Amino acid sequence: MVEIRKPIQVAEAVERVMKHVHKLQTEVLPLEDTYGRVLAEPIVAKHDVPPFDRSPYDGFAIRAEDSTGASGDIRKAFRVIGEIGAGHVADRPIESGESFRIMTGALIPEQADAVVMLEQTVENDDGFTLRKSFEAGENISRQGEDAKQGEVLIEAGTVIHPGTIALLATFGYAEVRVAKRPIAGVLSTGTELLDVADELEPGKIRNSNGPMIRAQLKRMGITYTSYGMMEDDLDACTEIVEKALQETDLLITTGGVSVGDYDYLPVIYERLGAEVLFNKVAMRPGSVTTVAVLGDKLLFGLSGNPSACFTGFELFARPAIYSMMGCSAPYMPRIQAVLGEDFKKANPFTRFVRASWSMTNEGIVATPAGFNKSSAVSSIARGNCIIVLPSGTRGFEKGMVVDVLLLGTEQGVERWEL
Ligand SMILES: Nc1nc2c(c(=O)[nH]1)N[C@H]1C(S)=C(S)[C@@H](COP(=O)(O)OP(=O)(O)OC[C@H]3O[C@@H](n4cnc5c(N)ncnc54)[C@H](O)[C@@H]3O)O[C@H]1N2
Ligand code: MOO
Repeated sequence: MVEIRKPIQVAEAVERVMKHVHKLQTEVLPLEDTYGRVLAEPIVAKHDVPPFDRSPYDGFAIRAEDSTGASGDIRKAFRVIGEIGAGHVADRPIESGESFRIMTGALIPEQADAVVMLEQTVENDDGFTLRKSFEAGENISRQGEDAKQGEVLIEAGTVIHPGTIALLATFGYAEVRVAKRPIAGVLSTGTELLDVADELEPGKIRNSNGPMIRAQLKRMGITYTSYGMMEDDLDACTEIVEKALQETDLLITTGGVSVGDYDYLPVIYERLGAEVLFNKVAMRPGSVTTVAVLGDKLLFGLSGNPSACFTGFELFARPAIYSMMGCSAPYMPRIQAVLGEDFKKANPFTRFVRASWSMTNEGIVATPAGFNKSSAVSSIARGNCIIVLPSGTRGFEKGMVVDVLLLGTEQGVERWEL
């Protein structure tokens, strides 16, 4: 008798996985190696930014009061007593009627309290004249206007992107404490599988899930060990899964999780004494996604069907991996968009449709990326997002507002309500 599996809701499945996430240790890395890592310490402003009052323009530093009364034909004259390039310091304060020629980014000289842009001056032999008056503080980038010393600017648990690197560099974080990255094991199961370079043979297909999952990991900056492809051989598969569990922090397998005679993953989990968290989720594609836990290691048994495999990774493995690294916003960002075409097929399960979003006059429009079966590979290639269609008995019409999960960004959200 085939086992009848009881589906659980996606949110419940995600919660079960996240409850079993084992946080990794931290390490200190040179700044340049931290892109894509998760901060294990907050970024605290070690000093004000800018660290000194500076000029936002190329022009002249003046005392604002010396310009009082300038207007139209009433001009005020200034004598230029020197030049301050960025990185240089004026050799003396300015006095009444004086100015320094100053460059963008240069320290404002003592006694000066305004900057006049070059374009606002009429230059003459020993200086320039002004046709308008300036307020004290005008055109000055104030010390600390961007960040104040002691402020917590970015919390621990944030994924480091190029902007974060700029901020860390600003404060002299030559070394940064970040979470260690997990090593993921990747194994594709199925006697039908051929290598990418192989010629097709009757009944066989090329392994697309292996390379896809490895790329999904790479996109997250995660290193992996590939255990290649395995035929559906229970003993050999059990052995390789056991070995992989010793060598890696989590294991992602593809295929062999359904109820067919050669779907061995459930048997392997049982043999190894792994606790199955769920083996049926109320979602399409990917209803057969199975996740088990053994000790502190998660085993993601993703479906062999490519669209199901892809979706299973993004919904379950992605947040778990980010969370292992202490990331506080591990879930794919969710936005709302307008459905770009009718989607007539209703489903008792939540449906995750590979789609492509674009900006139009109607706002953000998300359009299904074509052939929509769980076995589809063409639509995963075309999609840049996933439309979430709630379960129900009705189809969906073009123009309806739908939830969309964004792919391909290290940005995330703290929680999902799916
Ligand atoms: N009697 C039932 N049959 C099936 C059920 C069910 O509930 N009862 N569920 C169906 C659903 S839904 C899915 S999804 C699939 C899932 O099957 P598995 O995850 O066990 O995967 P396989 O059977 O190994 O393969 C499914 C499909 O995908 C192809 N495949 C496998 N590996 C790869 C790979 N690395 N690269 C590309 N394609 C791959 C494989 O050849 C099959 O065509 O089960 C349904 N059946
Ligand atoms: O599990 Mo299957 O991917 O629902 O279609």
